Amino acid sequence: SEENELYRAQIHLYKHVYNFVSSMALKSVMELGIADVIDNHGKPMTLNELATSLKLHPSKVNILHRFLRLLTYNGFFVKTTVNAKEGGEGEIAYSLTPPSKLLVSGKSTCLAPIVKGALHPSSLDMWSASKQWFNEDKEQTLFESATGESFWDFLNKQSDTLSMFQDAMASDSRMFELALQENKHVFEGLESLVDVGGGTGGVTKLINKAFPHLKCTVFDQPQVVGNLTGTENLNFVGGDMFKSIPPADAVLLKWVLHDWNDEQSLKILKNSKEAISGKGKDGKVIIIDISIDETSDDRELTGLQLDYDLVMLTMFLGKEREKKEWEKLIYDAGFSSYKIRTISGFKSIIEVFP
Ligand SMILES: Oc1ccc2c(c1)OC[C@]1(O)c3cc4c(cc3O[C@H]21)OCO4
Repeated sequence: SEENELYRAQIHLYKHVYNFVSSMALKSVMELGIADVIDNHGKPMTLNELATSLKLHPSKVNILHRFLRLLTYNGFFVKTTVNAKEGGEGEIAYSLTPPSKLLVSGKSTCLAPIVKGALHPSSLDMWSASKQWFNEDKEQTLFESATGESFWDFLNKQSDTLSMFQDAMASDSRMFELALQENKHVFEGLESLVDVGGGTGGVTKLINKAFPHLKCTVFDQPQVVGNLTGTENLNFVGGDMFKSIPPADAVLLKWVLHDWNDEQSLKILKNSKEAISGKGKDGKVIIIDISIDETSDDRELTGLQLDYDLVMLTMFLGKEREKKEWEKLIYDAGFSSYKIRTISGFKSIIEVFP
């Protein structure tokens, strides 16, 4: 009926207005370290056990309950009943689920740093300038329109924001370990690899561990790699990927090209092609990034990919690309062929051949 359609439309609209509440409630739970507390407890925890462990004031116990109710509804906790006496109803207790296990610190899969970074005020406050951004006659990011400086300049301005960003990147790269196990063949036969935009070397260290004979170079801005020391087969080199990239059999671009528009990405790919030219036909560029599959029926996956597209647009004038956009970029950069396959999570691995 028309009334029912109106009723459902209202729910859809309001749900999207308040999606930020779910994001911020997740951030609060991450900041409180609730996943660690439950993980350390080793079994389901009641509300009072949690509140005691978190040293919350009595007035906060019910507040915690309401947060846990929403996060349970969103799939971050499961409720079970404990201490049920004969005939008594027992107490509600909370356990972790796979998504909240990704918040347990100290584990290789901990993604808490990305929750912290991505929900830092610097990524949120800029949105209040979106109308001005749409109406200005300058091509710049929403971040620049709001703050007057690029996100990179903002990150590089203070060591704590730069390390927050690097920690976030490093936390994702540990999920890469799973992807690496599934895609060893991509790295077999290589003698040298340069990880462009490799930051503090999270990914490169994993590759080096899996392929000890592979000479790995972490290439990033001087202020990122400046004071990092490598090992026998892992060294850090500072430079500008828009000027030149150190030569190697393979260039790795993980979560880099989505930060840049087509013109900048083309430049990085051309410099990458130059860097592998010494290896002739056996050289390759390995791109690890989102490839949007609009035909996918996995709505949560595609929704995340489209969210990321707007994050890249508003903060870097970057973009997430569909397969056909990757193909155009690869051929425009002068490469002859490529192989693309999805890897664990929401990214794809694209091998590009000269
Ligand atoms: O190439 C990437 C990959 C992921 C991310 C990037 C850029 O920036 C946006 C982001 O949401 C983000 C913003 C951040 C941050 C981490 C962080 O992770 C997210 O730390 C401070 O601000």
